[in-house]
Amino acid sequence: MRVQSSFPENQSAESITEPAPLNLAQQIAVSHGDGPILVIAGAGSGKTRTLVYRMAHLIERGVEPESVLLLTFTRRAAQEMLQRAGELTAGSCRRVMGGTFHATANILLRRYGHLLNLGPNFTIIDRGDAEGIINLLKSSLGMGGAGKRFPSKRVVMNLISGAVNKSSSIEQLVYEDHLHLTEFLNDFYTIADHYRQFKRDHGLLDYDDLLVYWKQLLVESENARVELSSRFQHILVDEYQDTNLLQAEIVRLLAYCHQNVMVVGDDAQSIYSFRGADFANIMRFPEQFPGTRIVKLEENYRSTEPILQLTNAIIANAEKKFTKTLFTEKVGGVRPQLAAAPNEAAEARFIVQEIQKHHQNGTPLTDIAVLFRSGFHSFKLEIELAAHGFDFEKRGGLRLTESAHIKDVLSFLRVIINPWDNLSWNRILLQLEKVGPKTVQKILNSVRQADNPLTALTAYRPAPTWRLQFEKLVDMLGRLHQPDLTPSDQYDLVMEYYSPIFEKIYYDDYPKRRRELEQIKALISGYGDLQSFIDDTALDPPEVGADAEGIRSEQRLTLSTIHSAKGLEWDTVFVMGLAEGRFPHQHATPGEQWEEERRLLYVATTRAKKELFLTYPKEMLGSDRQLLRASLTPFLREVSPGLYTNIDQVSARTPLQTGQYQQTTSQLRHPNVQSARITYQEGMRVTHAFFGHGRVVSIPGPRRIEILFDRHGSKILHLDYAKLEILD
Ligand SMILES: Nc1ncnc2c1ncn2[C@@H]1O[C@H](COP(=O)(O)OP(=O)(O)OP(=O)(O)O)[C@@H](O)[C@H]1O
Repeated sequence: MRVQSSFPENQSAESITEPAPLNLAQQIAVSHGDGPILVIAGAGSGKTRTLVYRMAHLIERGVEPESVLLLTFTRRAAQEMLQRAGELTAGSCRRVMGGTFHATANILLRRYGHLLNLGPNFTIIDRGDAEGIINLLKSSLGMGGAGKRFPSKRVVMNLISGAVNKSSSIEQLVYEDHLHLTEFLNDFYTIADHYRQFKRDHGLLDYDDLLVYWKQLLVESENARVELSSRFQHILVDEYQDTNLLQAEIVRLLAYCHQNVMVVGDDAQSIYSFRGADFANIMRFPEQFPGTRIVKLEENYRSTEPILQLTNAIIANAEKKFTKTLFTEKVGGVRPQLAAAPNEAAEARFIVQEIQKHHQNGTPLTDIAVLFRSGFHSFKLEIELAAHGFDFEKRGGLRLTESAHIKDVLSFLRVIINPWDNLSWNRILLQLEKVGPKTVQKILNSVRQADNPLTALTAYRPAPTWRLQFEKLVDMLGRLHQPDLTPSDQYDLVMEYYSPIFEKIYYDDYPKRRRELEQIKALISGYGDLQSFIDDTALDPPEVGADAEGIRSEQRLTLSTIHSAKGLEWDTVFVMGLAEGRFPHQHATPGEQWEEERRLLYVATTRAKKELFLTYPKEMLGSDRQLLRASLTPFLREVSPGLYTNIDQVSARTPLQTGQYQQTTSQLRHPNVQSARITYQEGMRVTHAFFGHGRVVSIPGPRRIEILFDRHGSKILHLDYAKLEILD
């Protein structure tokens, strides 16, 4: 191993490092004294471990836990690191402030925002809300609308947000990527101005604002800069390769008084440049912080040698050469296996079959993951897994807060905290029968100037046709303000009012949607104050179907987008959909986008500890719903075929070994007792947790049932494993 620095003077980390193995480079990083340090860490080389031990070391050295700030890419990563560090320090590391850049900005801006004329009750809006505002503005400004050609809200928002995150201008982005939209440049700037004003008027901050205002606070207020820099004596940043210029600036300003910064990153794992991340931040760090100590971690502890050989070969073909080559001492192990399936269904069946084999051989499901480029690539696999009773947790799938009914419920809770949040008022008032956008506007105009819009609403005189419902709303909002209500009590009050409306609006599928509301109920029960709940759901929206605590269940395997698998590892990893056109993404242009896709594959394959399966369909459905012939992704065609083994017995009809399977699934989970007792008859309407509504077509054998699902066609399910509910 090459280490570019001398062993540090301060050796006190050894008391912490003794029982747990840290290699020399890790020890150097962990026990570094004061001043800036850059840890360039390869995949699986113990970057997380180094940060955890660094925190513990600082505490042991006498640094107050409250004066350490850990900035990570996800909330979960911060929680896990703090917990692990807490175990090393009798809990004191739990007092370290740790979270994402955005979550930290939120906390600090609520405290210091007044220095920027920002009230403490602002509401954080998500991307969906932001696009909603753009739409409102487009129509109120007379841009777009029926018969007019105007770029979509998504494109407009991409430009506004891109300019912030790439520290660029809308004009520059249009010239670089959307030359055909130059005629709309002035309109884009007009919308951007109105968008800014709308947010100001209604106390709303989007994700980008959190970073923009945080930086502004540090730049404009000398007092805030000194106070924050003195408070956080040590700043640790994870995944530095995925920070953008704004974030790098924030780190520099936060370290204003002391320069005690440790950043950890892997340039080869940078996968967020589409959002403005710039892995050159790693290279620039020593310039920004003169005197930086650089430590490289090049020993991979995660993967066996054959896996590492393949992953090294994938990244070796990158246009930009990276700063390290990984090695492992884990010699032996199986070569990665490549399976070409005739089509997507066969690919899904192959994966399920392999999972079944592994599980039978004793691999816990929690040690297995299937990774893919985009959330929808796993749909066929999900159906196959559900049909065979495998429980899975999907990461990177649909966010709970993307659903309209969840947004509805959150709106009531949001206006309690920020009564100027017009976006939420819009949603709430539009639910009143006989009330349209014009009336909503009238109501909002009349309450806007009031000191307290809620009180003003009480005084509003509704038309007789909607008075009753309006009074119910006002009454409920009044009760929400009673003292001593917990967030969970407030949720119950909202649901008492909203339930009948909900069943009417979502008549078609409200039972399914209700399950998601139950998820919200479970989440909110864990909160002591409403503001934190609202902030957390905006900053880190829970995924549909995730456990309330976000903790992995004992019996579930993981399905994940590659972006959401960052930082994680499993014994057995499947990377699916490795067909050209799907991976790299069909719109990836040669150059930087293409290279980012390569790094994405590198991140995916480096998640595997012992076994790596690479699969792709030779035929797949294109975006125009036509069947396409597909070949292996160029990223794997480029590497030597000697680095993987071809599996060629994947047939179009690989049957699952049902007999053996029944044995294993009974170990997986208890048979669905309810289904076992019920007698099903042809013609019955039923609903299934995954396939939705359907009608029983036949009973083809003992414990078997054939159902024609409204959306998914005909399926034969096993009654012991299918969670069915009778509808009529
Ligand atoms: N010095 C060490 N000795 C033994 N095992 C180690 C050592 N350092 C790290 N590991 C193990 O190697 C694996 C990878 O470590 P870790 O997750 O910290 O790496 P990472 O650099 O954060 O990886 P990535 O960037 O790929 O997510 C973990 O299972 C960890 O426990």
